[in-house]
Amino acid sequence: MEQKDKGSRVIVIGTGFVGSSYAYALLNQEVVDELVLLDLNKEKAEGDAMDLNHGMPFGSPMKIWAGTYADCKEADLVVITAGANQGPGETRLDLIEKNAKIFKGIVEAVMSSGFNGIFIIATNPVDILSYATWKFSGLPMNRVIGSGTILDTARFRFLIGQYFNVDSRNVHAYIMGEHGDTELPVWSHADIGGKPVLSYSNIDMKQLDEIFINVRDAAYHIIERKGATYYGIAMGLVRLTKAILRNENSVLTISTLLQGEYGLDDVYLGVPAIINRQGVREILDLKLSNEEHDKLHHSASVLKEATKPVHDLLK
Ligand SMILES: NC(=O)C1=CN([C@@H]2O[C@H](COP(=O)(O)OP(=O)(O)OC[C@H]3O[C@@H](n4cnc5c(N)ncnc54)[C@H](O)[C@@H]3O)[C@@H](O)[C@H]2O)C=CC1
Ligand SMILES: CC(=O)C(=O)O
Repeated sequence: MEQKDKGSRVIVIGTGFVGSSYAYALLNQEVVDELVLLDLNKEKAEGDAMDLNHGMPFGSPMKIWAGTYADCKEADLVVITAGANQGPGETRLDLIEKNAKIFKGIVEAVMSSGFNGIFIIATNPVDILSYATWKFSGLPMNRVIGSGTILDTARFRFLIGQYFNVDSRNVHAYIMGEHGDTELPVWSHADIGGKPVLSYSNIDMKQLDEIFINVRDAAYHIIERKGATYYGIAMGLVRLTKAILRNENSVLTISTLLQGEYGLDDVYLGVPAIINRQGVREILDLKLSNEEHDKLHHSASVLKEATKPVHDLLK
């Protein structure tokens, strides 16, 4: 185990498409001081560490190495991107049996190191595996954060921006619920620079529905074409990393434990929340339309049903 010098340390567990893209984006955005890569395939992690280190003269100094679970003791963040990804036509929920078992082993190994930081989970089904990590780790819920609908919300803002020909950074709109097939668009709180999207006189609801369907099905469309998605989520994970390590108090749609918000409890799902150095500072409990409320509750019930394999592992 390398001793921590100073500054922030992030551990990435699973240096496949998502983990290595996240590592590359972290290096380019100069976010952390130490980056440790871990994978079941040790050579892959070593190769990635070498390759990333060779970019250092073009960026700014940081320490990158292929490590072990012992390195988690001094870590501020452990980001889990390990496990199976979807094949063409497979849903995220189809991955639960395989990935829940993988997670039990990983989270136990991280906790055995003495880790006392924050987990970020990206592996699918992300909401259920975030819940599993919270249970397996015994950490407070604010320190176990799933990437949730951070990517779906980015896709939504991008497509709304294209439709209205406006910079997507000026589009405020959320996708909530499962990061998956039962997610929902929150049109009642979507605005462009403060002007509600639904107040535009020239909008065509059919086209707005198509925007949402393209968001919901984006992963299927990309997986059909290139086998996996990774750049978008990698940038979303960096955004979340910055919000935490720089104590930004930023509003991001992440997966977190609901404890009464939206009339739901004992489920992790995507909601807007304020993120800072403590992790989840506060969930924004928005007033949804009746239709949105019902869809969110449907999404929660599908997730709860699909959580059974995790409960079996906790027995
Ligand atoms: N939350 C989100 O928005 C997104 C989530 N994902 C999910 O991220 C996950 C990873 O996807 P990819 O990187 O494309 O997969 P990948 O197959 O390229 O990488 C997975 C890596 O995990 C490693 N691994 C497996 N078991 C391990 C263990 N026990 N310990 C350490 N490493 C282990 C593998 O060796 C492999 O390198 C998938 O579940 C995928 O569905 C992907 C894109 C977006
Ligand atoms: C794979 C996945 O979860 C996504 O791209 O949304």
